[in-house]
Amino acid sequence: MDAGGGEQLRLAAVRDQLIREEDSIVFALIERAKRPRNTPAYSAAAAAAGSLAEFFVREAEVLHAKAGHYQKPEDVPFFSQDLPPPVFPTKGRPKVLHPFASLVCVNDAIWKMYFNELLPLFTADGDDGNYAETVALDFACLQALSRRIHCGKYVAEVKFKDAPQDYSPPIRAKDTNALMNLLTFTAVEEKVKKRVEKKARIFGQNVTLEDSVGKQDGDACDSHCKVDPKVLSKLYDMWVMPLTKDVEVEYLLRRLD
Ligand SMILES: O=C(O)C(=O)C[C@]1(C(=O)O)C=C[C@@H](O)C=C1
Repeated sequence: MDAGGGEQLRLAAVRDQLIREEDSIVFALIERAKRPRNTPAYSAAAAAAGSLAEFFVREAEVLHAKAGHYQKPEDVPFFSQDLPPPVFPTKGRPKVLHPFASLVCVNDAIWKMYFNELLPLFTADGDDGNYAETVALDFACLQALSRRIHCGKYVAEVKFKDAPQDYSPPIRAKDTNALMNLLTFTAVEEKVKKRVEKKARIFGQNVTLEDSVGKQDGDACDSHCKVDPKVLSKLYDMWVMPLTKDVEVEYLLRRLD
């Protein structure tokens, strides 16, 4: 995360980064929604290497790793085993997180959530045969979701630094419920849900020269949006924020090691 580049991390800066990540997630879902479900891309029966989706993500991550990706704590590969080192020099970054941060990973849960729960909510039934394009779009969605959720490591670090006296006792007691309560801000979560819904409504409009873009708001235009805005608030409510909080708890539990 760029807010980690030298200056001290602040909660407002980390939250700004989370807000920016929302744009990437909304746009990635809008792009994926161009294609129907295309279930053959997810069938493991077709090849020994598993599904096309899995094959694509594995191979894409190898290329990304060679190009220098996955050096930052929020950039976590889905298939981390045997990834090659960067081919080109990468710039060192100040380490603002506890070294354990690199081991915090909820990508298995993101993978299952994305393919089993989310895809059916925002893609139309159907098969147009564009499987390669489809899995490339899935990869973009998975990466955007994973990056946002793993930014929870920074949120946790800032919260700990701001109030070590509050966080240290439940960390020592390994009290995950108490940690979860401490780091939860219901009012912030409500705002996040409303904002992502609004972004989906605005970013997902059809822009023409004839209509009055931006004037339509609310449920009236939702059926014309490229992704149902309600899917975005549900995604955040049921999965993105809970998984971010899991990352925060997992990070905090080792913060004093
Ligand atoms: O902003 C925070 O304080 C966070 O921990 C992030 C986040 C989120 O995922 O958006 C998660 C938990 C809080 O209840 C509010 C928001």
